[in-house]
Amino acid sequence: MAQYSLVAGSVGLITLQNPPVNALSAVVRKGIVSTFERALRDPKVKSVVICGQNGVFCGGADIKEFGTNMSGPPLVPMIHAIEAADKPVVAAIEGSALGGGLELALGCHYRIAHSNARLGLPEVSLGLLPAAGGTQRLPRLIGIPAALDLITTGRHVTAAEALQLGIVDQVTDHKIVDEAVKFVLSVAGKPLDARRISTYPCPPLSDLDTVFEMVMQKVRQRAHGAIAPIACVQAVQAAATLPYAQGMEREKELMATLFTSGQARSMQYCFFAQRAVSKWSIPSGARWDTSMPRPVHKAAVIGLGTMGRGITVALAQTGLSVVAVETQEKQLMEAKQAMPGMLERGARRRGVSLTLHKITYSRDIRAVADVDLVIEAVFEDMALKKKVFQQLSDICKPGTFLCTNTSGLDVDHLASQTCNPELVVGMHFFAPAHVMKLLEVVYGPRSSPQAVATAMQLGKKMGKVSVAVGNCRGFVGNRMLKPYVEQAFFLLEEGATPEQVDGALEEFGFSMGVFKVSDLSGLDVGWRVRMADGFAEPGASSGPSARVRQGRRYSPLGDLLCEQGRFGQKTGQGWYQYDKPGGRVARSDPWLHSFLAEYRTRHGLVARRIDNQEVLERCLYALINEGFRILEDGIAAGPEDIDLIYVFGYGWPRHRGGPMFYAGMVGLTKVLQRLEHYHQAHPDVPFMQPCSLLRRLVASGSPPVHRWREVIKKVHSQL
Ligand SMILES: CCC[C@H](O)CC(=O)SCCNC(=O)CCNC(=O)[C@H](O)C(C)(C)COP(=O)([O-])OP(=O)([O-])OC[C@H]1O[C@@H](n2cnc3c(N)ncnc32)[C@H](O)[C@@H]1OP(=O)([O-])[O-]
Repeated sequence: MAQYSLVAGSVGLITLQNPPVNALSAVVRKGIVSTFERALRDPKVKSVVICGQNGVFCGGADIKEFGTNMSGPPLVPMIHAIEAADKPVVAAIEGSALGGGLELALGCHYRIAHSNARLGLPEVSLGLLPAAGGTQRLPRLIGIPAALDLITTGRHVTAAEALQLGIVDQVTDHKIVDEAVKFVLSVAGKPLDARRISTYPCPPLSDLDTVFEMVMQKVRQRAHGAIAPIACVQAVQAAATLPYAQGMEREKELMATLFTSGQARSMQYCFFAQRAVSKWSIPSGARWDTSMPRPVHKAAVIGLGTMGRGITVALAQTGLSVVAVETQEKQLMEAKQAMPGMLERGARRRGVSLTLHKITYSRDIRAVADVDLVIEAVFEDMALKKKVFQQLSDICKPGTFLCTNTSGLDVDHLASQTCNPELVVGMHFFAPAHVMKLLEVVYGPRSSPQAVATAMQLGKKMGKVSVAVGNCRGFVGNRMLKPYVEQAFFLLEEGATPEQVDGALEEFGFSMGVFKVSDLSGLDVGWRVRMADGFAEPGASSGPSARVRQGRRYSPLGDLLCEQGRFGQKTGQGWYQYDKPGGRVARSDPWLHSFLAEYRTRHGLVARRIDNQEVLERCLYALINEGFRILEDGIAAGPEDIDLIYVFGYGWPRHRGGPMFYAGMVGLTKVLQRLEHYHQAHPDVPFMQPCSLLRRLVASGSPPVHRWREVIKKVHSQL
């Protein structure tokens, strides 16, 4: 709703009230319309201030209403009525003014912001565009290039930047409503014609067509198939080329195509999933709202390789004191040199000024004796990690949480090396750890609720999307990757090329296909894992049994490349070739194509034409099938957890909602049928055998993804 009061004798104060972010629900819109009409009617009222309760102006349209039959007064005419009013209206902005919230403020004649405010039009990240006049008013106010930047990226700006851009008229550190009232009294009686943004011409720009062509090209490249950023450019182009009323028509038309699209549904699902996973619960019954995290003032990182450095930076950026330990002198020196630059770039990326960081370096593990939490990030070797955990258990003060950054080793086994296994959890970061948003918090059967809560809270402090997952080989993300990569290898054996497989995945929306990712992260990483699992063995990659391991189909292609020293970008050759070791631009490699041809001949395989649909189905459905197994095993609490892990850690396109949501969009019956088809064709590939949970969901009528937990609960209760 919206509350109305008369202040300072002549100012109508409208306060938006819809906790927690004063979203513009039907009731709020109704409240604004009626209170505004009241203010206009009242002869005592000479001016109006609009603000939000509880320190937040407005988080925009109510996203929860999007899937429903929208009722109540629409936003656009409401904002027009505010702009057309003959009494001055000031938006008093504190906290957030986002989406429809900022559009409402742009309809006001003046905007004053508290210095804590963040403003933006983030609709693009919900698969939409700012359709309450945002695409038409913002370019008129701040110019086309700046508006294009804000609208196509959805980034939030600080009050200071908003002032610089001209979005707000004044920034204050004082009480926002008092300042707004003072301000509106000072402008009472001044003509308002020059304050109505919709009447402004768009600031002219020379060579408009070239500007839009270039922007469109850039946006398309970044969008990876998402349609909202393209529509945002088209809407701003309308502002630049059409009169306001026609521009508004175009904005409405474009919004209509986005609003009902599967992409918008997927992205809005991601928005709510992100909030849902922070409300974690684990099989022991521990939950986010009953488990108290312990404060962490000082942390330590053991091992300053690529991961350790990123984790140290991520921790230091939160303002914590960090002890960074590396026993190898050379590695320590390199880390010391690299860290300031990483911190500086991090500050620039986050739009904050570089503050003094409290990192101390040591070669001696005993330097961690007084920290509250340690993150071990040494080489991925169980024997080495065990030794580190034994040492930490002896050295650290009582109660120190011991975390491992392993990407898949047994967290419980590491916990058993310590005197207090309840203090041990996994904190699985993704490279580069100070940039990537995902954190898997891995609980073992003995991890205490407090240890999980502390790791989850620390993740949040670091700006991560933290997902609590159970302990199994590869946890959630890497476990699902295995069948996906396996299918990609099989497709090469059957006639596909890395270019084709990657092309199909990139067209689907991944920023990089599976083979390019493999080249980037190093082929030797997977090779080492396969050796540890007893799949890859030296010399076993040739001969008649090369394509069968442990009774199942196996492709030694990755092992063969590693045996040749082709580790990917770092060696200049992998699935692609690069102009030099460390090169970034993947080029098709004729050597690899003849290697594949020879390999097929050697193993009596006849290359066939494989279409992109098969590439997608085999890679993605194998991965999704493993996702169902993970749910069945209780390793992830719900489909949202898996989806966010893939969106934030593995480049799954957000506009496809994550693998489990995508399965629901495709139709669970279809996914099941295709898995059955491929499993019949390849009975020696267990990953293709449809998971019983998937069958159960189909038998229950394929409920929507938000109702899967009910079926999963039933499955677990019957175990
Ligand atoms: C014609 C239409 C035109 C228009 O252009 C379209 C739009 O405006 S599109 C909209 C454009 N606007 C946006 O895209 C802004 C989206 N919102 C945000 O970015 C952040 O929520 C915000 C920065 C505001 C606060 O961050 P924070 O302090 O970390 O808090 P938090 O994030 O944890 O949220 C707390 C609770 O509020 C809930 N909720 C939040 N917003 C909305 C909403 N608009 N609606 C409904 N609910 C919303 C959220 O689900 C959560 O619920 P719960 O049940 O407690 O889990």
